[in-house]
Amino acid sequence: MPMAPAAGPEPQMRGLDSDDGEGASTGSGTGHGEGDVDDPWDWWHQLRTLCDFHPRLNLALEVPADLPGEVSLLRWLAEPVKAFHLDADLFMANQRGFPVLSRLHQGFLKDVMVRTNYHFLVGGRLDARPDSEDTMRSVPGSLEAVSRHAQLYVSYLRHLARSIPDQPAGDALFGSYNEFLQAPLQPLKEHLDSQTYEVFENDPVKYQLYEEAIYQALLAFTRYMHQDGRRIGEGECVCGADAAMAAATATAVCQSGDPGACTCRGPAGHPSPRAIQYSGLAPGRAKALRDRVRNGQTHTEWGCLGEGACRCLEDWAAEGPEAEAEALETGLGSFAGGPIVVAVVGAGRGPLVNCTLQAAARSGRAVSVLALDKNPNAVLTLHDRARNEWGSAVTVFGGDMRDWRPPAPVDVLVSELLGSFGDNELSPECLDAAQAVLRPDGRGISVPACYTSHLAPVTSPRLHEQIRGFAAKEKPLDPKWLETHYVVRLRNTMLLARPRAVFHFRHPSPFLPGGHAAEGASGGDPGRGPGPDRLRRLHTNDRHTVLHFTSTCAASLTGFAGYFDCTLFGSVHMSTHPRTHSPDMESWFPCFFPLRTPVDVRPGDRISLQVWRRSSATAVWYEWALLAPVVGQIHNSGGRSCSMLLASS
Ligand SMILES: C[S@@+](CC[C@H](N)C(=O)[O-])C[C@H]1O[C@@H](n2cnc3c(N)ncnc32)[C@H](O)[C@@H]1O
Repeated sequence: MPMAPAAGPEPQMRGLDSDDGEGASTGSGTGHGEGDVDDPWDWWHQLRTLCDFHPRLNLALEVPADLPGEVSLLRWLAEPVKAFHLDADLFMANQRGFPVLSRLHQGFLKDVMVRTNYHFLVGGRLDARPDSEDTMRSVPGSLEAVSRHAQLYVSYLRHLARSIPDQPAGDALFGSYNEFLQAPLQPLKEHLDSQTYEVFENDPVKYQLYEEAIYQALLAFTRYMHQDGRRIGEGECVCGADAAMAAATATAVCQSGDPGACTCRGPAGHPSPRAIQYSGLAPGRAKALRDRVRNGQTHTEWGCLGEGACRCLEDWAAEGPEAEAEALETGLGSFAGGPIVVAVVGAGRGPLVNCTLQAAARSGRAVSVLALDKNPNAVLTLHDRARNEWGSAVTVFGGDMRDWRPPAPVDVLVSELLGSFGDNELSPECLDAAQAVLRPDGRGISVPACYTSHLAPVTSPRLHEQIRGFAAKEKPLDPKWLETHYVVRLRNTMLLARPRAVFHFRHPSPFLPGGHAAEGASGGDPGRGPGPDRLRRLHTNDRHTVLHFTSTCAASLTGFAGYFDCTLFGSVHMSTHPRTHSPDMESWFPCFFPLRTPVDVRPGDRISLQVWRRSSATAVWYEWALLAPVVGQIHNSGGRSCSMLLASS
């Protein structure tokens, strides 16, 4: 099959960046309209539609002298292409008489070679090139001569493949998963095996992002406490005085330079060395500051150290010299008030516990880590690591986070329960229940803080054929496979429009115990806003929305690709969305929501999709239905084909 008309227009591509929102106009004629068979893709599309998308109908594409543009290429690569055919006429002879391709064709072939394992066929008059030293030794036109010439083309194509720069690590490791449909994990319903945890742990990017987010959360938590004028941890000075804040954060500088004229609240004077020990500074810094104070300095570049400004001093004095000695020895370790309590829920084999300990070391904050998982095998590993690696900073628990009662209120709740579509591993349901362990004053933090799913219309007849193959294995044909969502590494699937946001979730939920609004409501004052029961009723994780897209080209719409982006905490984002994808992160492949029947779309066509997230007492599921360009049936109605179970094994 030729890839492009002999001389014809490239299929029109409205850029994915252009405004493809509501009110977009319908596309102009491009030579790819109904019944127009100038474009070889249209011939092919008609043929395979007549053959009812038969799985044994595959393509060999002829590489033209005038190469197709990007749209044509992407659209072809989404088709079941098995081979590329190169005519000998495309080759030129180099100075030594060997056949070589133009730079443009070299680039084109390299581009397709990295995508998947295609066959390359060379045909035509192989011995028409000027003879090289090698081929001159055989009789022109003989079988031997043709075979020697053919060898030169093969060698050249091999050389081209070898000259491709090293593939990104992800492609090298996961290339075999390209366009390979997998059932999404259900870590709540099933216990993950060790191999699956190992795959997670092999992607350093996710854990780097988590460590940074936990680091920011520890700093933010300390700041909240300062703002509240409360004492936290071992003597984090939370008197509210500018000076104490300046000392703790090392950001402000006392303007006065004179203790008597100090604008900080409270009388200036000599701060206690302990006040500095407990001020939230990293141990090394605290020591330097303490030494200066011992030498009688009351003002430093970190600000005024007005002793009287610090209410905590009374507590410290009450604790006596032993506590002081212990605290001085352990840095910011174990003073009354305790370290920041971080719970890692769904800890698996413990990588997020490591992230927490590293973040704590970086931030100079003392932490007590509670690590919980419901998978008994993972819990064994956690115990082993606590004994041999982490020591007393980590306490391990087995059980379901939804009914867990930790020994102390939790300040920071860390979890990674995200699926390829964000909420599809039931992170919202698990974290809503787990947030009850957060401190009751509404200051508790969740990492992740929020996440959003996204969908984009795609063409991938290959995926459609694969799914039809699953369905056809069962007699009578089982339609459930045609309305199930999958996980798949999409490399040869073409997006027909930019992804649009679908469902958003935030943690802790303001409507539930442990959330910010719940704090005010939990007092039970009927005159001051809704009580906790009403807030609970206001809360739901069911959602529905209608999304509108505008198709960028003529194609067979076969389904929708799903992504997510997530704010872990503060400025730390983690994303699989094509535009904001976290570089080199491979922990999640996209999702794919198929259409039972592919729908033809043309450039500029409106594509509208209605999507629901629904639940019962036992399960959560998605439903989806096409509303335009044609109205289609509701897929997975009532969760009949695919749902995520809420019961834990
Ligand atoms: C996607 S894995 C993440 C594991 C680990 N945190 C990591 O990043 O490698 C999710 C983990 O959460 C656990 N999990 C899921 N739902 C849970 C629940 N309701 N209670 C406790 N653990 C749960 C699973 O057993 C699994 O170990």
